[in-house]
Amino acid sequence: MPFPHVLLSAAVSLDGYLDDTGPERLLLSGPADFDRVDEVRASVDAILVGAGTIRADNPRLLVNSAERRAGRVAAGKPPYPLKVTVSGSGDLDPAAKFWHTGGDKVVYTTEDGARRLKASDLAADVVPLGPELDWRALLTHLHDVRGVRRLMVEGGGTVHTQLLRQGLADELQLVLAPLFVGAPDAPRLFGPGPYQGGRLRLLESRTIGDVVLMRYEPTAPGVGGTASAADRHWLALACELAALCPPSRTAFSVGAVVVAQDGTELARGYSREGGDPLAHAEEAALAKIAPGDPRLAGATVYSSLEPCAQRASRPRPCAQLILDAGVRRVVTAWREPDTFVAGADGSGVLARAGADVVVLPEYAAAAKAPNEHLAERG
Ligand SMILES: NC(=O)C1=CN([C@@H]2O[C@H](COP(=O)(O)OP(=O)(O)OC[C@H]3O[C@@H](n4cnc5c(N)ncnc54)[C@H](OP(=O)(O)O)[C@@H]3O)[C@@H](O)[C@H]2O)C=CC1
Ligand SMILES: Nc1c(N[C@@H]2O[C@H](COP(=O)(O)O)[C@@H](O)[C@H]2O)[nH]c(=O)[nH]c1=O
Repeated sequence: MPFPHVLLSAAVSLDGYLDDTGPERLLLSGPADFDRVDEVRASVDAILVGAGTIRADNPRLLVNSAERRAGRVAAGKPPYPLKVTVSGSGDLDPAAKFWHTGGDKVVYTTEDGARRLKASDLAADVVPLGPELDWRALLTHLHDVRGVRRLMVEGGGTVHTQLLRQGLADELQLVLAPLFVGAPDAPRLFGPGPYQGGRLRLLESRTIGDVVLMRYEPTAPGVGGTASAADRHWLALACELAALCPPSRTAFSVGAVVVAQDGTELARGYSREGGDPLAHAEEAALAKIAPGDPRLAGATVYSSLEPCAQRASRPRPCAQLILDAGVRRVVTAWREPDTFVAGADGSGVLARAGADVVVLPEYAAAAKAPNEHLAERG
């Protein structure tokens, strides 16, 4: 069930506000940063804002540069990205600029909201998602029905907070503007409540006029059988690690990463690491963590190939090493083919012991790539 790449975009004051309490939209970005925002808009398939932002800002959400629109058309895309909003109430003004400018429009709403919107004659596709608005259903619909691969979310705080907390944000592009708002009732970017425990990864920081852009990637694994955006990033890293393996004609090339619940990387490894011709990726990674480390119980093991279920050359297969380490969550890209062991079922070994196993087949091609030379074996 792939989702679009979800990019959260926002500008905040030094005291963490998205806006002031006045009737006009507060300009936190400067001209150069608004031009960067325009560039990001031109690069995406869809832009989403919450109904609160439509009511407060009356935005148009266009690609303003004619050259960028021409570039989109030359690439076979519509000149403007799809415009998306979410509303539970269905209380949306049909005269708002959102509906009368730019690309196609779609509103995701609840069954109650849809009843209200049907009567209001909006120039938009209205998609009810059930009694409540479910963000995973929304992202699946955008991906599968609307063909959206990159989604830019331009706020407001209510929307950003949910996407971040639910592990659905691939990236946060945050601009810090050198001014204070100082009004306790002004909207904040992220509201109070639970967030991932550890640190996000800083991907980039850049000065743009008098503001600073920071790009972050959330790092926290998903929970149980539900995948987070960070799960996909960690699994992509495991697939990259597989490319470091010394080549072999008699064993798979596999990469593995062990990540604590708060998003801290505990260890990584790859097959035959350190010159041991028999070493498996999960084994190499787990060997770097002190046995009994309390973080293992909440950790996730990412492995490009599912952990092995039986081994001739070692007393315990990797599925058992993972269980013995206390880990109860595994994310993998590729179920083991019968190349070396017929009917290996490491996922089954893990699941029968109560572990959650998440398979993300969209990474199977990356996991298989360093193993192409083994394909003719079966
Ligand atoms: N500085 C910046 O970069 C930006 C600043 N802003 C500022 O943010 C403020 C608006 O933020 P905010 O008030 O948080 O509004 P949002 O834009 O986040 O919209 C919130 C609304 O979206 C709908 N919604 C969101 N989640 C759900 C859900 N799970 N189920 C059903 N409906 C949902 C609801 O609409 P409904 O009420 O219809 O049910 C809700 O009231 C404005 O002041 C704006 O200027 C906005 C964007 C960027
Ligand atoms: N104020 C503010 C932002 N606000 C965002 O820009 C939207 C309006 O865009 P437009 O329709 O092009 O005028 C608005 O609804 C909100 O999503 N964005 C930023 O990068 N920096 C800023 O300082």
